[in-house]
Amino acid sequence: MAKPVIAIVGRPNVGKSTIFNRIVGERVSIVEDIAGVTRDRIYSPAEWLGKEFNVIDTGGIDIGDEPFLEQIRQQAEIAIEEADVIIFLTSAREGVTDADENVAQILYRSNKPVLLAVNKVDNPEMRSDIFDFYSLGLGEPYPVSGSHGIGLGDLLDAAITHFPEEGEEEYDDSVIKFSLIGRPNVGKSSLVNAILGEERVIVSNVAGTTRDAIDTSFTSKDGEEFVMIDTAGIRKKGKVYENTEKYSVLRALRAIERSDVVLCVLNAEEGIREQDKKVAGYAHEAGKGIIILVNKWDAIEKDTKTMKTFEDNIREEFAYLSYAPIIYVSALTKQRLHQLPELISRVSQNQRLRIQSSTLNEVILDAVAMNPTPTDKGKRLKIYYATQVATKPPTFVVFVNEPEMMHFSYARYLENRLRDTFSFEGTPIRLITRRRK
Ligand SMILES: Nc1nc2c(ncn2[C@@H]2O[C@H](COP(=O)(O)OP(=O)(O)OP(=O)(O)O)[C@@H](O)[C@H]2O)c(=O)[nH]1
Ligand SMILES: Nc1nc2c(ncn2[C@@H]2O[C@H](COP(=O)(O)OP(=O)(O)OP(=O)(O)O)[C@@H](O)[C@H]2O)c(=O)[nH]1
Repeated sequence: MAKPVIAIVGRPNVGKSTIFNRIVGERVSIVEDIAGVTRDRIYSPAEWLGKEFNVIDTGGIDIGDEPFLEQIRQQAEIAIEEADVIIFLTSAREGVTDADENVAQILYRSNKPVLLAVNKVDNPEMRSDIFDFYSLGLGEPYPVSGSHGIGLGDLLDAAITHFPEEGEEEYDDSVIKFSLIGRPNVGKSSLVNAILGEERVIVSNVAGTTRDAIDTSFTSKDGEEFVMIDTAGIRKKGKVYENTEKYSVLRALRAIERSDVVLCVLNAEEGIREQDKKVAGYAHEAGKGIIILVNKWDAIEKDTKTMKTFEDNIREEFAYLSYAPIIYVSALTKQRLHQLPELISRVSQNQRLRIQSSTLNEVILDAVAMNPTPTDKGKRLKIYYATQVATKPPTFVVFVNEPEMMHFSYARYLENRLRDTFSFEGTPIRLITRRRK
């Protein structure tokens, strides 16, 4: 099941990003920083009362040079299209404005649940200011204060009651779901067609999914079942905002969410850009299998060092993706495309790998014997036991005496030892350090 989505809409300056940050909380990790994901956050995972969801700050989606009202209108439409629940944010400081009424009109016509929130209610005396907002015709207003973190609990309590029922999984777990992600013009559509053509596959159905995505199911020559997750923007053209960069990133993030394996497509003719790193960083964070595709390999001049130079550059730019295989392909000449289904399948298997505790602990014991754990003030980090707690991605809990002593570099060393021993090619793995009770 794709996670439910909450979108925040509202005119500029009502406090959308402040509320967004409050809802998301400080879940900033080192990796997010490396990937530049934090730098402009419009989309982030979040959690309330054990329910996981994603939040979109539509205010962060740059619509371009459209007039002010047109921008808000398009942002509201994106919210309607993308979200399961919409938080319509207004501000008690300014009261009900014409722009608010405009947004209300658009939301009113959608059949998505809308929660009307009035921000900047910083103290109890201001609570009476919210009554004017009943006039927007969207029911009871929720008073909140982004700056003070007030009222968000009630708002989120209400929001999660509107999440869709958890239904059946969209696809059987044995089916490998993947998507192609990349900037405009890297050749995604050409690759999609070439892959389907190359495999002489049967496009068996166009699955109607929760949010009108169009996925393609096919069976490879080896008899393996795949679903190519729609990266809208490929097929769903027409909307004005469709071409804005941030919206295309948003759609990419949504496709990543639903995929087991993400093919990050680069263009051999161009360098690596910030957007590539952001999207790949998100896939890494989300624990997805990752393969880097360098497309248009036919179009560049090559000598014996070209591939090595590309690889070095990619390894440097995507330092945190050292586990991701790189494949040099051409949608035009179909070079190496026949290798893709098997590679995707292998990465997907690795992402689902389960290691027996006994084997795991032998490897860790060996690793510690070869390179002793760090010490601090005469005390040594002791590793008692490790166990795998999840797959997709493989996640391990390591029980120790002092979790703070598990330095990044030592965790990285253990990860590398696990990678040397087991086949985790293409999948992130997670090590969680816990104090043994
Ligand atoms: N008094 C008060 N000010 C707030 C509150 N929440 C946000 N603000 C202020 O309102 C201003 C706008 O906040 P943002 O979160 O940037 O608003 P936004 O809606 O994301 O604005 P755009 O990015 O222009 O769409 C900032 O100066 C915030 O400090 C609040 O609860 N109380
Ligand atoms: N030489 C060469 N050209 C390619 C290759 N793959 C795609 N192209 C060309 O690159 C251009 C963009 O290809 P598309 O498949 O439309 O790219 P896209 O990533 O789907 O682009 P958007 O739909 O804008 O996101 C087209 O002119 C293609 O013919 C390739 O492997 N080699």
